[in-house]
Amino acid sequence: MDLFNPILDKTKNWLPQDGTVNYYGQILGRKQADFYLKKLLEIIEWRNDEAIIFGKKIITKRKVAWYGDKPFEYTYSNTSKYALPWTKELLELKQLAEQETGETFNSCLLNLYHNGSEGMAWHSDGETDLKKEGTIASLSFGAERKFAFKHKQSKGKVEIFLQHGSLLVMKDTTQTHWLHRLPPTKKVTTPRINLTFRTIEE
Ligand SMILES: O=C(O)CCC(=O)C(=O)O
Ligand SMILES: [Fe+2]
Repeated sequence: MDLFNPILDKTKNWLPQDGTVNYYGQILGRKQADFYLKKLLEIIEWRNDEAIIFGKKIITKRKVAWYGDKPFEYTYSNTSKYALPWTKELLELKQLAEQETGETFNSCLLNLYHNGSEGMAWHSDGETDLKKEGTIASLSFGAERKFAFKHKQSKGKVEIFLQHGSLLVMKDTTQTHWLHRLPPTKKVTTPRINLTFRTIEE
């Protein structure tokens, strides 16, 4: 557990306006978090993501995977994917995210950043098949990385360091008014895995 931050307030809203972001800190113990990092690296069907950026097809260095209750088709960065069936470990982590947040999720997008040279550009998770203003629960494993929010109008910024085995929750109007990104960094030389549990509207 996070011995250096024993009184982290899970109800604190990290955004000053127009949305809600809660950081729960390390909800998994070190050994459990190590177990999931290793396991997910092994069992997940990691693929290089394809995206159409300014009309040009690119292959990202970061790897991705998409799992869910059903083979949902999910359009992300202009590419379509079909969700794979849950694995045992993903179901355990989904249950954990559901217990912590009091919400339910039917799908999960996973990202594997091999080192600090890989990140994710400014975006919001407002795809049309995602439940509007639905909660997104984000679990992180491996290297601690900075996660940043930028308000779409005011350009105001908020930064949070996401620790190994931690949970971050984005909810209500966050995706409407804020962008987020994972900035690249030279300081990180080890992998990080991120799982975002989401709700697809049927
Ligand atoms: O890696 C992260 O922490 C965030 C990933 C993300 O924003 C996304 O998959 O939409
Ligand atoms: Fe995102």
